[in-house]
Amino acid sequence: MADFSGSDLTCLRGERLVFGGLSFAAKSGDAVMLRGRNGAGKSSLLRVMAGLLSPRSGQVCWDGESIADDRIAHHARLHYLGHPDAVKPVLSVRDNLRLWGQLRGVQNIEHEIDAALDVLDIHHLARVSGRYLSSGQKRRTALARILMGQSDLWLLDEPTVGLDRESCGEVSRMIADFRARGGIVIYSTHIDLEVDNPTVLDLDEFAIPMVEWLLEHPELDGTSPVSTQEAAQ
Ligand SMILES: Nc1ncnc2c1ncn2[C@@H]1O[C@H](COP(=O)(O)OP(=O)(O)OP(=O)(O)O)[C@@H](O)[C@H]1O
Repeated sequence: MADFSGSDLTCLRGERLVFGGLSFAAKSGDAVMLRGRNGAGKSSLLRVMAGLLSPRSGQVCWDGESIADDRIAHHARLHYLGHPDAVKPVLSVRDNLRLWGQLRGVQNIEHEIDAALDVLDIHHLARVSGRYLSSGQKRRTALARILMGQSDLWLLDEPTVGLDRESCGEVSRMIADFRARGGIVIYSTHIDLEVDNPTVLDLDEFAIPMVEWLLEHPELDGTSPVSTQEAAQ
């Protein structure tokens, strides 16, 4: 049984404190839904969870070990789906999936591609170049990527953006299947995505006014990149 957790996380983006004192815990088969207003820090938290962004304080652990101790192992166990679909315009859908699969060292790659194309119902697009795809078709191609190869953790940033209702249903089924196999799914969404019994993490609860945060962390005052003017607001 895998265990993914974060404790007392503080995140700064540029010169802004986004959230502080945030903790979470999930184990195999769990789903965590991130919600919060625009700019609350959902994407930032997913990047921290993926090890793509370092928290200002606190740590993220997999099975009790900090992910910062072995980022390569962490990246190998997860799929991160960000806002941009990262579909290469000059490659066909199949070639895009092949490239992703090769980068991850996926075995039986053609079989895995066919299975992913089936689940996302985009077999008919296999030979179409990325540049000719609609935004929903690009999103489905990006989603097909997370089905390829083994993974234990999906970090999905608004996975249903641009998708029609039917495709949203596919995403719900993908999540349910992955959880049934013991995967952990953490996702942000602004729509009602059908996911069975997720834990809700509301980022709005962790926004701390900058002045309060600096008062609680005097050791960081003066070393913080925050401008005096912004801290005073
Ligand atoms: N690359 C960056 N550099 C500096 N600040 C950033 C960067 N990316 C995001 N931010 C800031 O971090 C804060 C949180 O942004 P984030 O994208 O994590 O929020 P979000 O909850 O995902 O928003 P949304 O619901 O609009 O997608 C915002 O104030 C944003 O302006």
